Amino acid sequence: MTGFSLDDLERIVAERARSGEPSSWTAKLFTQGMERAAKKLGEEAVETVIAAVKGDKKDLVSESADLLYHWLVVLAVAGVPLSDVLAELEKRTGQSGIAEKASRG
Ligand SMILES: N=c1c2ncn([C@@H]3O[C@H](COP(=O)(O)OP(=O)(O)OP(=O)(O)O)[C@@H](O)[C@H]3O)c2ncn1[C@@H]1O[C@H](COP(=O)(O)O)[C@@H](O)[C@H]1O
Repeated sequence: MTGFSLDDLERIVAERARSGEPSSWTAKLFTQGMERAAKKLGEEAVETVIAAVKGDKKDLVSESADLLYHWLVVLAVAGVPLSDVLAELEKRTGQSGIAEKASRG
């Protein structure tokens, strides 16, 4: 188990985007805009699918990390906070009754 969370990565992405440092991949993606950031997200999604279908767990972990990072970059470029997505997911657990079932044990 790790204490690192998507909230932490969201914060790092925002800081690096603001830095504008030439060495920062995040800052570079922000400069290039949504089309480029979304294209990278699509590429990482495909690479994740390939790793899953191959049954390669090591690649699946690595590609999933790339995917989540680029997904957070796309959210940040769009100005959508991670908390909005989590709130939507939480709402759905309520809708399907999963949250209630879980609380009943
Ligand atoms: N998690 C990541 C992360 N995952 C992947 N990548 C970068 O995503 C890039 C694209 O991966 P590819 O394999 O497609 O690389 P590529 O073939 O060079 O890319 P292109 O040819 O498509 O341009 C690589 O340069 C990776 O380093 C990431 N870059 C940054 N982070 C996080 O963001 C933080 C800040 O990074 P910088 O913005 O670079 O300082 C880091 O400390 C990490 O926590």
